[in-house]
Amino acid sequence: MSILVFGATGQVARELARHEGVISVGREQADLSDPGACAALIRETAPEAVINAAAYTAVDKAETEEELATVINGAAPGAMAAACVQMGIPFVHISTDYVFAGTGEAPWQTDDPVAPPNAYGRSKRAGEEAVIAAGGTYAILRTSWVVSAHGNNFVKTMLRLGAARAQVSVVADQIGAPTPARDIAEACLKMARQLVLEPKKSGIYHFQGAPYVSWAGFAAEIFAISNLACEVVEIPTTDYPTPAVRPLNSRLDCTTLETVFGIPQPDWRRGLQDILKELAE
Ligand SMILES: NC(=O)C1=CN([C@@H]2O[C@H](COP(=O)(O)OP(=O)(O)OC[C@H]3O[C@@H](n4cnc5c(N)ncnc54)[C@H](OP(=O)(O)O)[C@@H]3O)[C@@H](O)[C@H]2O)C=CC1
Ligand SMILES: Cc1cn([C@H]2C[C@H](O)[C@@H](COP(=O)(O)OP(=O)(O)O[C@H]3O[C@@H](C)C(=O)[C@@H](O)[C@H]3O)O2)c(=O)[nH]c1=O
Repeated sequence: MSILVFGATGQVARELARHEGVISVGREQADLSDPGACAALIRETAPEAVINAAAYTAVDKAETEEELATVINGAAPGAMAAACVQMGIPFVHISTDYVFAGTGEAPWQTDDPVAPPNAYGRSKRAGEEAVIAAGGTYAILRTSWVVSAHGNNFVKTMLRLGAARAQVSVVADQIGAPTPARDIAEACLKMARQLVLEPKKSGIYHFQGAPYVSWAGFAAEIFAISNLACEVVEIPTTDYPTPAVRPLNSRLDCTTLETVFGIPQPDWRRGLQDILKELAE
């Protein structure tokens, strides 16, 4: 099955590219700030499904570039989804825990009200709305805290800080879970294949590693596995001011993904070990 993937250089797209049938395109082939060009590429390539793994992911920078982020994260997926409708093929789109306000402690359900706390989250919500409005066969996969051996992510930041410092202060009151990019890629492929045969499975789904953890707890696990003697000092979010507000509660209820698509939650600790091994090699 031929699957066109946007976002070639990104964490998830790089994992997708390991699979047979994936045609990976980057910024040179299609710039998401030109949504029409993305739609045209889908029509020219005529794949059997499309996965959009490209996005504006610089959370703090988005506060001052919300317009651009909204074109890339909102209008472009909308144009891609519309092109998929024309071609009669499914569209798999990745979204984020940052569409939720982050209040309370209960895991977010797929149909809970959204209230993005920052510009990135608003731009990603615009993408969800545009994909749904296109009216085709689609899956929106909300995930969180993506990690891999490639690109920019929290694991690589902590390894850098942990090697240079005796201690690092990390927020302990933002709770969610890391999700390995490799598992997200596999989930997206399974969803794309099933949607071809069963378009009724269209909808919003959640996919996140297990178990829940704070960023501080995650940092401690990274140091423990890496044998880095760096101490994690647990701090409240108020002691780590950032341009963009982050949600305190990023727990996602992933039940429907398992029920509908047969995709279980991965244990992020196993994924983390693989990533650290890959980085060491
Ligand atoms: N990273 C995370 O923690 C999380 C990510 N997500 C979502 O998961 C998906 C995949 O994220 P992830 O793999 O981490 O992303 P990355 O940040 O690793 O990569 C983003 C990709 O998008 C591409 N891109 C950005 N702007 C444009 C543009 N104007 N035109 C073409 N390509 C562009 C980048 O290309 P280039 O290299 O050229 O800049 C890069 O390939 C995204 O939808 C993201 O919102 C959801 C939850 C958490
Ligand atoms: C580097 C560092 C970060 N932090 C905090 C800041 C923040 O609250 C948290 C994570 O930091 P980051 O900047 O890596 O995370 P951030 O860029 O906010 O990560 C988010 O990216 C987008 C794309 C998503 O969709 C989200 O799911 C989420 O993964 O850790 C510390 O407390 N200490 C530190 O030394």
